[in-house]
Amino acid sequence: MIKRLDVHGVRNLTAADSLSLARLNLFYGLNGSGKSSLLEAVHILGLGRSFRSPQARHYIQDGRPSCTVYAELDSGHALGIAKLMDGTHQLRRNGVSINQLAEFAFDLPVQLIHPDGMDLLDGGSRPRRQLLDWLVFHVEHSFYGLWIRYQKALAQRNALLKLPAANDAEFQVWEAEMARTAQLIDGMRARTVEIWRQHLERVLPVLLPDIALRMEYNAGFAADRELAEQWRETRFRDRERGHTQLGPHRADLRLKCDLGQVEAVLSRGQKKLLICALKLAQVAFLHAQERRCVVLLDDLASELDAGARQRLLATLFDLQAQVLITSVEADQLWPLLQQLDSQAELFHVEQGKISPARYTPEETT
Ligand SMILES: Nc1ncnc2c1ncn2[C@@H]1O[C@H](COP(=O)(O)OP(=O)(O)OP(=O)(O)O)[C@@H](O)[C@H]1O
Repeated sequence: MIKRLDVHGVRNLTAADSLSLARLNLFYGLNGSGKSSLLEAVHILGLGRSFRSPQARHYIQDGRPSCTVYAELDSGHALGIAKLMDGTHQLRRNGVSINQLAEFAFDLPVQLIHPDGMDLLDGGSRPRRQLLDWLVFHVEHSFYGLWIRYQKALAQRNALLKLPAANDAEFQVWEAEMARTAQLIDGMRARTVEIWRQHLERVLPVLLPDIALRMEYNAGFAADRELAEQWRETRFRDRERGHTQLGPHRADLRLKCDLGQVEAVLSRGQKKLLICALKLAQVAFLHAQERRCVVLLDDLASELDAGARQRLLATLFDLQAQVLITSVEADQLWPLLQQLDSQAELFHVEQGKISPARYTPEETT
């Protein structure tokens, strides 16, 4: 959990210094005041990247060379990240420079629920794979290193596919390395999905009581055959396409309910609730391992109806997650947060300045 937060130079945020955060926190303010930018800053700290722009120059404040986010955690650790215009970053953990973003991300599991993420079920497999891998990363400590090794070997094989003179022995070297790492990655993902599914069964009725859901994991290759053999057989086809088509980099999750594939049969509102349930189940998974998540809920009031909001927040509170919520006004959410936790904090965001606020029903000051 973040106890204290400092943000400098993220979009329009000019005064977001020494913010003392509670477990439940509401940031309210007019459109364009800087609420999402605050969540973006926490996301940059926890995952090294923004959820709105892939390029740092878009979120670094106009006229500044860099932006920084610093947080003191209740675990006693202090994390700081500086993002530079060329996209590189500098990391400090407890005052010491470190190279690996993974060391950092492990200290601060950040989970995001926001309007643009609501197409997770509809498009290609990448966002579902990212969702799964976020969880695998947090529960399987060797996953990140294996994934980097796999990606390097995959890049080498893809390079060979473009060389007409590349021979069998050259392919074998990289396919063998890919097979070694892929098998381990696949095992970790399959184990994680199994436990995630159990948590999902428990949290799904909180948000979608009428849906019986099945979550299936697709490895991205035929799990019952030697992987190196599958890559040998597909070299010709892969050469034509210019890249490797089989492998854990193509893994996916399939979600089905009684009526069929969820993307085809659920309503837009039901899909939102399902995405929230998938993420809530991940928070529950980490909570069972005595890890607490920071959950960013961007524009929550426009995403879920009052009942669903209430149940989502109550469950997150029970799971001891820290929650940062944005909303254009405080009237709907603040009474609910206070009911859950008398220590909840309210902040007013105004033209890039964030300050603690007091609430009066007629007027929020
Ligand atoms: N690189 C930048 N430098 C300075 N200001 C920026 C930069 N990028 C965006 N902005 C401005 O910062 C503000 C960011 O607003 P943000 O998206 O955080 O608002 P919000 O309070 O979440 O609004 P909404 O309620 O409309 O979602 C906007 O006014 C935007 O024009």
